[in-house]
Amino acid sequence: MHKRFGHDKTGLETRFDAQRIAFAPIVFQATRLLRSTGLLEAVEGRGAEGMTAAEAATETGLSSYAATVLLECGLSADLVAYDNGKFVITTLGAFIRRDEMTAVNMEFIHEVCYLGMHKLEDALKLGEPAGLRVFGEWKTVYEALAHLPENAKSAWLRFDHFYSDAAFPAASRIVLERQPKTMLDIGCNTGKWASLCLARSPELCASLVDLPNQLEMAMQNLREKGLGDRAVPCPVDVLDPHAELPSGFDAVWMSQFLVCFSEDEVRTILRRAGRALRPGGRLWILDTFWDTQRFDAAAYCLINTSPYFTAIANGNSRMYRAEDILALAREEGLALQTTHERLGIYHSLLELAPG
Ligand SMILES: C[S@@+](CC[C@H](N)C(=O)[O-])C[C@H]1O[C@@H](n2cnc3c(N)ncnc32)[C@H](O)[C@@H]1O
Repeated sequence: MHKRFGHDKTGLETRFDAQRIAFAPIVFQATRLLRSTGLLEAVEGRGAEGMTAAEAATETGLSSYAATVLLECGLSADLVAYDNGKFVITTLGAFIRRDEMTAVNMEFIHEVCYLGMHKLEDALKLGEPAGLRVFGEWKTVYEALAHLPENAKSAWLRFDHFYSDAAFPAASRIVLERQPKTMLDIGCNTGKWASLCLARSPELCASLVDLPNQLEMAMQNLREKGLGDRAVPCPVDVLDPHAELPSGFDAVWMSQFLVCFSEDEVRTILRRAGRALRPGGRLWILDTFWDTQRFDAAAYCLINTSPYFTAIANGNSRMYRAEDILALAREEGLALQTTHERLGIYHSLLELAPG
């Protein structure tokens, strides 16, 4: 049997793997604290000589008890080694301390997902984001975004931007090569994509679709960059299937957008997005598809982002495979022209046209 994740193991190794999963939330919290309290940094500072828990406590201002509990958890997770009463950093410990993607993912999981994930079972049964209630009474995380506690809001934006920002420069070169004069950015969020394209293409005008709170944020950012006069805000809730989008565009753009919707909703969005194109125009979909990933770590992160959509974001969407979206697009009369693979960290750019 081909296994994408993991390989055949002995019974003992399998038993240990199962316990890693059983204790994963505890190891996650301890790891986060080993980094944020400065314990990993302190231990790393001593190099191969290492440091006792008492010394690490003094250096970080923690109690000796707290330092011992956390460092021993770190030992079990291979973040530190223990020799002769001293803790020494490992390769994994040093990586956790420095890697930006790991930090962005951990912050997102802690601030946005952790508490609400307790309600995953309810969310799966109800098809509603039951875990979002830890933040208040909202139908989706997008309505809640502007009102989330500051830590959760900034972790959400950092997570979203970390991935899309990395893909935007290469994607904008491909999209702007066709010299569009008009572009519709559906799900513009803080306006980062529109701002990049408007700055690179002085002839371009962009219409921005999002929920009212996000549009306000996007327009303010564009005005601050002197690009506001070529941007038109279009507040549309795409969940209302009767809400039409403006039309006549050379380019319709959706980045990390369709993942926010169920398959039925994606169908109605694609139908309306296709209608928004002028003849000869192109529909561009930039997204992270787990089946197109070269590295297992990327596919692992994407697949495990789906339960966030279930429990926190909306209750009914997931990280799709590219073929899932292409099949829905075909049903809506949109044909794939080209796929541009491996932009930024995880992204594919699908170029579609009616036909
Ligand atoms: C995951 S973010 C992607 C943002 C941006 N395109 C990017 O690539 O970083 C999804 C965006 O879709 C917007 N959105 C979600 N539900 C929406 C709805 N029902 N109508 C309009 N926009 C919506 C959200 O407010 C958010 O800005």
